[in-house]
Amino acid sequence: MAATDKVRILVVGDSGVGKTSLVHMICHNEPMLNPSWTIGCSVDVKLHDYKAGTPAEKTYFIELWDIGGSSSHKNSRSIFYSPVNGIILVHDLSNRKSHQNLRKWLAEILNKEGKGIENGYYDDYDPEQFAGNQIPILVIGTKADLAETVKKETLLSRMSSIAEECCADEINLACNQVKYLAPGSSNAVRLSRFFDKVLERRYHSSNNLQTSQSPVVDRRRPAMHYSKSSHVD
Ligand SMILES: Nc1nc2c(ncn2[C@@H]2O[C@H](COP(=O)(O)OP(=O)(O)OP(=O)(O)O)[C@@H](O)[C@H]2O)c(=O)[nH]1
Repeated sequence: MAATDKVRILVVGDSGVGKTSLVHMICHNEPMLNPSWTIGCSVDVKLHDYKAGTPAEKTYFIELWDIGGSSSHKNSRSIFYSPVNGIILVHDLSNRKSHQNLRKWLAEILNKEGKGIENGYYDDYDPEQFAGNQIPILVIGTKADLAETVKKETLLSRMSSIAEECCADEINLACNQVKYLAPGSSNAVRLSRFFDKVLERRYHSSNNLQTSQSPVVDRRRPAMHYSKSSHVD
């Protein structure tokens, strides 16, 4: 069997927002019962059919790089940021601060050279950076089950800002309920469309170079869990 092409998508956001739970649900189509804190980075893989149901259909590996959100690892996590083909920004719908911090996470990835780090984040956030950014981005709000108690207006006023700034699509879900990513649902379609966009840019457009050509220097050797699931959302 020929080697399957792959892309790397970074999954970032504050500690405890549900990144590990989210990645598990995407890759294994089931909730994760007891996620442990991610130290460094953990990688899980999903098989995705690009442009499913069309003559252009092709299967790829989607690598989801779940970056531990703890500020104690702030100085070393940039080693996971290159190359990057797509970014999933994760926030907790019941925690406003986690949404505000997404700008800092994005700035940290885009500023991976290491300038301006303060308080655990890169603070030289520049909105212009997002406008020129070519990396596909998806914003995912977790814990929708808990957020139901949050005032609807509060939720709406917080939504969309960063997604609009970087022309990203948005999904809200609960990682403990698979119905939020049920096949055919609007969330599943958006997620699949995002994966297609990442693959399109990496393998099917004239601008198909890696975002960074520098080799991945990964001294921590994150565990690779290759899911054989060919479930297509
Ligand atoms: N109620 C509810 N709990 C969730 C949801 N997603 C995650 N959790 C819980 O939130 C806690 C943290 O989840 P993790 O997936 O470990 O969070 P993380 O972002 O990977 O955290 P770090 O590894 O510290 O970066 C766990 O107890 C999860 O079970 C959700 O959608 N709803």
